[in-house]
Amino acid sequence: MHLSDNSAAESAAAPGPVADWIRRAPKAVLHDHLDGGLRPSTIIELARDCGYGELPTEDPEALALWFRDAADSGSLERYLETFVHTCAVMQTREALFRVAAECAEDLAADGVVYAEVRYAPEQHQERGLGLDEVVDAVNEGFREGERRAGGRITVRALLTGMRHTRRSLEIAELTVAHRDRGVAGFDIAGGEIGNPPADHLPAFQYLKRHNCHFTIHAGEAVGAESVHEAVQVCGAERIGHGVRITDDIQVQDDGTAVLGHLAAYVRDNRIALEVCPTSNLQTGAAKHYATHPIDLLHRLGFRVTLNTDNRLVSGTTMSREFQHMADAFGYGPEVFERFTVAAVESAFLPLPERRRIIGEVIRPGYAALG
Ligand SMILES: O=c1[nH]cnc2c1ncn2[C@H]1C[C@H](O)[C@@H](CO)O1
Ligand SMILES: [Zn+2]
Repeated sequence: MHLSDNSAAESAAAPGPVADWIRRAPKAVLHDHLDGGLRPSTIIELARDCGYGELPTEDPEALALWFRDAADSGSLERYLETFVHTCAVMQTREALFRVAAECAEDLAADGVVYAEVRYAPEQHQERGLGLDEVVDAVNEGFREGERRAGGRITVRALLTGMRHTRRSLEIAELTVAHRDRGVAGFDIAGGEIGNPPADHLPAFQYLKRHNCHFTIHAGEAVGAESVHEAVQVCGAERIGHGVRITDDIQVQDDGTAVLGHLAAYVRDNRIALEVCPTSNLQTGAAKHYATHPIDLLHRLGFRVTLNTDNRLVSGTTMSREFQHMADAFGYGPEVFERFTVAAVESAFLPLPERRRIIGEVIRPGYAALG
C-alpha cells in the first residue's frame, strides 16, 4: 500500500464536539511536544513579558487558528516553521515552568493519566540558560502541574535532539544525567529529509551503553527505509509516527495483507508506533482520517498508540484524536482501551509503575464507562 494513492488531501478537520464517554475515558500519550502545545493566551502573555514582537496576532483565538492553518501545509518542513514563535517565548526558567505546569494541567483536564512530553533543551538557550537549568525548570513545572491536577496525571519528560544540529550526543548525556529525576528517555526530531537518524549514531550508542530508553521520529516524511534505519541501525524501542511502514505492507485485492520483513519485525517485536493522525494530515504523511493507516496497522496486530504530537499546532487534544478515529472507523471503548494499555506497556517507566497505572487506573476507568 502506498499512502499517496489517496485522492485530494483533507485538511485537518476543525474541532467538533467530543462524546462524553471519550472525555471520561482514561488516556495515555507518549508523543506530545511541549513546545507544540502551549495555550495561545500564555504565548501572548509571555511574548509581552519578554518583548517578543513577532507574533502573527495578539488575539488568542486568532492565534490558535493561525497555528493550525499555518501548519496545515502538506509539508513537515513548513509545519515545523511555526515552532519559532513558541520557542521564542520559552527562554526563561519562569516561562518554562509555567508552560510545563499548564501542559500537565491541560492534559489532566482532558483525561490523560500518563504523559511523556518531549522538547529539545537546546532550543531554550537563547537567553543564556544552561541545559541543566532548562531541564530542571521543565521538571519543576511538570511536578507543579501534577500537584494542581490532584495527582490524576503522571508526567515524564523525553529530551529531544534536533536532527539538523549536531548536539544529539550532548542531549543524550543530559538525558542519562537526569534520568530517574523526571526524565524518562530521549528522542530525535526535526526535518527528516536529508537528516537520517544514523547521523546521530554516537548518541544512540551512548544511550544503549547506559541502558537508557529512546524513541526516534521516523516514517513520517520519509518512507519505510527510515523506520528500518531507526529500528535496525539505531536501535529505537519505539517509533514516532512510523506510519510509512505501510510501504512494506502489500494489501491484496481480496483485502488480505502481506507483510515485508521489516513490517513483520516491527509488529512481531511489539515495537510501538506513536501514531498522530491529525499531524499526519497536516504534514502530508496521510491524506484523510478515513484512510489513515492506523486502522490497517491496528487490524494487523501492530502495537498502535494514539497521540497528539502538537496540541496547539495541530489544533487537537487526545479526546479529539479519539473522536476523529471513532468517526472514521467506528471505534468504541474497547479499541481505545487497547491503544491506551499499549501506550502504557510501551512507556519508558519501570514495569511495576506501568502495571500499577494499567491495573489501578486504566482498566477500572474503562470498566466504569459501561
Ligand atoms: O512531527 C514532528 N516531526 C518532526 N519534528 C517535530 C514534529 N513535531 C514537532 N517537531 C519538532 C519541533 C519542535 O521544536 C521539536 C522539539 O519538540 O520537535
Ligand atoms: Zn512529533
